[in-house]
Amino acid sequence: MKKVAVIGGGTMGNGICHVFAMNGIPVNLVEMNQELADEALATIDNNLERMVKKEKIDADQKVQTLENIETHTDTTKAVNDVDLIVEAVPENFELKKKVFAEVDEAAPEKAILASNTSSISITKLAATTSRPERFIGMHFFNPVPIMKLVEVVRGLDTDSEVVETIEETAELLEKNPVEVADYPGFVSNRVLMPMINEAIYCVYEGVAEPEDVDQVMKLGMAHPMGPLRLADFIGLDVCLDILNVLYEGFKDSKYRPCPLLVKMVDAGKLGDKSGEGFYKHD
Ligand SMILES: CC(=O)CC(=O)SCCNC(=O)CCNC(=O)[C@H](O)C(C)(C)COP(=O)(O)OP(=O)(O)OC[C@H]1O[C@@H](n2cnc3c(N)ncnc32)[C@H](O)[C@@H]1OP(=O)(O)O
Ligand SMILES: NC(=O)C1=CN([C@@H]2O[C@H](COP(=O)(O)OP(=O)(O)OC[C@H]3O[C@@H](n4cnc5c(N)ncnc54)[C@H](OP(=O)(O)O)[C@@H]3O)[C@@H](O)[C@H]2O)C=CC1
Repeated sequence: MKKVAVIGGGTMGNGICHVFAMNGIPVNLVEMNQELADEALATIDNNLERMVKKEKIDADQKVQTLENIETHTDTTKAVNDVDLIVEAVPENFELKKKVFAEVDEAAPEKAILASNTSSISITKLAATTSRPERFIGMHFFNPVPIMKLVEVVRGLDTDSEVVETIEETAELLEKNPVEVADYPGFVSNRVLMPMINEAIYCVYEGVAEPEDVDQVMKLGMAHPMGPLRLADFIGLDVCLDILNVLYEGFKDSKYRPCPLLVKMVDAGKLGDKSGEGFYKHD
């Protein structure tokens, strides 16, 4: 992998750029405008500084990592000389389809198109491009510099050679790839989101306050974060989008999003990124 492009520099996109650049791979980071691209770069800078302070990397490695990142606002220009494109725009099929139409048109014929989607069908996204055999799910976890998993999602037409390349790339980033088949929510969110949704129902039905729901899961089940703190961390909008994909994909009422989650997203209370969710954030 000589060069990659990451589309979207939000919660996940900036972390994905961070790990590619830190492992010596030049990255083109694409955002909607220069202000958002600069914000993504500032977040990467802060997270690298945190690693310098903890003596995980030295100051030179931080400088080299930042030098490996180029910001762009034009997708066409950013993808025309890369081997891999990782899409990390919001969890919305129509938006991803639009982004991949642009990427497919401009990227080299051999380039691999990967989506960091949490739940949307890889096969369905792949089918919107001219190269479904070179399309794959490369699902990172939040916070990307820390979490060791990459869920590798094989679409119906994905070439085995592409699966192998993505698994090798994940290992190069010091992650552990796990291959899964393409069904709604894959494995990770099919298991995680019903737990988060049920925790929200506990608050909705007055069973317990958010802090107490989280304490139960932290102290009783040794989870590093309680499910409501984790929902804020992931983004309540992202959780709702994923639950809707599960609900519509399986046509099973067990995945119905809690009305409280819908109301909070409607109110713009999205968790860490908006400053308020189940908790207030600085
Ligand atoms: C929705 C999807 O599709 C898929 C998903 O991603 S689901 C979400 C998956 N993620 C999780 O479940 C996260 C669960 N939470 C945790 O593992 C931990 O709470 C946490 C790692 C986030 C923070 O851990 P903590 O012990 O509370 O805090 P803290 O001591 O400050 O941080 C632990 C380490 O993470 C690092 N860290 C914390 N937040 C970070 C961030 N945003 N970026 C980079 N590094 C971060 C810290 O520097 C620290 O590093 P060291 O271990 O090397 O010292
Ligand atoms: N949050 C999480 O914990 C995880 C999320 N994911 C998945 O990763 C993807 C991204 O999620 P997340 O990072 O949380 O989302 P965010 O909303 O934090 O970030 C998405 C970013 O993409 C930008 N964007 C939107 N359209 C375009 C475009 N056409 N070109 C370039 N950039 C664009 C957005 O800009 P603007 O704000 O202007 O729209 C925003 O900055 C989703 O598919 C999500 O399901 C996967 C694992 C974990």
